Amino acid sequence: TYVDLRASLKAINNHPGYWSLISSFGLLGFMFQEPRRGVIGGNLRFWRKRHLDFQEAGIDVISHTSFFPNVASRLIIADTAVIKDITGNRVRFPKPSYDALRVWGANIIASEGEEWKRHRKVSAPAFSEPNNRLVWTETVKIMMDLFENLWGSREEIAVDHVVDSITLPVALFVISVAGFGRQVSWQSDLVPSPGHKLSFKDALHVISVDMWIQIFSPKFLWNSAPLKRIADVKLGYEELEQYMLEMVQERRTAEKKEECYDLFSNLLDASDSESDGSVRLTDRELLGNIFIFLLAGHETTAHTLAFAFGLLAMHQDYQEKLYQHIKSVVPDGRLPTYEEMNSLTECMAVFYETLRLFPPVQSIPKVAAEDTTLVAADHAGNKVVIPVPRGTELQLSVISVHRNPRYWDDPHAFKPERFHGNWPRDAFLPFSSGARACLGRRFFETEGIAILTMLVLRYKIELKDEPEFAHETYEERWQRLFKLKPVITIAPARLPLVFKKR
Ligand code: HEM
Repeated sequence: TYVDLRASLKAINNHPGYWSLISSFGLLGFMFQEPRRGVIGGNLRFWRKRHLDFQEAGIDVISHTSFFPNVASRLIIADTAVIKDITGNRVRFPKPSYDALRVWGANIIASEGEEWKRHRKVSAPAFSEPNNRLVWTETVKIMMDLFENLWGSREEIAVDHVVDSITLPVALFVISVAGFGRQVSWQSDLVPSPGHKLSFKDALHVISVDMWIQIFSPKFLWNSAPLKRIADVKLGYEELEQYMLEMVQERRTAEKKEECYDLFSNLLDASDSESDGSVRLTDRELLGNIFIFLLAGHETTAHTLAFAFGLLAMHQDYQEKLYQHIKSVVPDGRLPTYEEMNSLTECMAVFYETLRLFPPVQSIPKVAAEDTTLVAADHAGNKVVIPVPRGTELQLSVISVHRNPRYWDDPHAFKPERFHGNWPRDAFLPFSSGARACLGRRFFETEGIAILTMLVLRYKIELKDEPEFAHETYEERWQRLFKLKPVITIAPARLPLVFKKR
């Protein structure tokens, strides 16, 4: 082991960094999140240490050597020039295998090379302008349903954890209608359709909450499902698959084709329309992709919304500024329109600052497909050439770039105004960059802006009154509210808020 260790470090020219028994990444990083010096690398290491590891090394590329699950040295990168080199070169730096995400078949996220190109070619047009418009109108409807039918005339609505009570259901309803083409809400879809054990909404819900069990369970555990929680989520998958197959069948055999712009219909049209057979998707691949949109889209969205609400509750001055801005764009209490989205610049600034501080995908893995080098500048400005042997794992540390003081002034503070005017675009990576960047970015932005506009116009977001925390300092409050819990993406552990009618 020692010899392997020396060899792996030597292969990257003994590049400075840290080591631990258990890796910071992959399944073990997920299971052992809190870093312990020399023992556990910890998934949360870069949240805890912010940019410190890189400052100590004097360069924005560091190594991480671990013994489990195998002896390996990987490179962790918080340098935008190096990241641009990597994300701009898909062939030299592909993604590692994401086989665990092939739940229902091959899909855009869990593929590489020619296979990925085919999936991207069919999937990208599904995120069309009419789909964005649909996201907007449906989100506005879902928010009105929340205000009128759930919150009603109540002056105050207090929630213990905004993710469970509001942002996860809303994100799920939006992806359900604009992604799958099925309208669900708090009061609808309460009973299973004929031949089903769960309603579509319940199947979607159980998967959205416990999807990580399927992803991280070994096959034997998943197949035998000895625990109720595993059996429940397994049933959710079976039911959703059944619903989706029925939907494919229904749309294929419908006598009159309706104009639908949800992702599922768009994907179905695109996969049917090619006659030369080159880019068509099989039904399994169609399901695989639509499922992956759910995985990629709902948790990231729900958690970003929750962090944004929490940050606005902590910063009332900014919330007031946002309210005045929204009122100036949508003055007379009417519903905001899709055409107004681009004028709602403060909303976008709030989301960008939220995503900078709390990027749901904290690190993006790549792998070196050949023996190569990376060239970085150290903090003294000297050029450093790092040898990168074929097979080396690379982690683009989004959180470390976002908190790197070389790119952002006062990087740990909430300052949405930094996104007006000139800002360092290469140092903003919540959606990754290059050819493998997020396909759903506009989907999220449309949904997020519609939700924030609707909510802030009608309600003031405040922290829930909890007497035991009355004497907290600003820093203590920040630490409590934004205590993190990695699910598949980063989430707030508990965010108690109150919505007060304006
Ligand atoms: C705040 C919201 C979101 C964030 C922060 C986010 C972030 C990301 C990131 C970092 C990647 C690259 C992952 C990697 O390389 O391993 C990605 C890829 C992707 N995202 Fe998103 N995402 C968001 C919302 C969405 C939504 C709403 C959808 C769909 C409805 C979506 C669909 C996708 C797809 C299909 C890919 C794969 C693209 C490819 O590999 O070609 N995302 N996203």
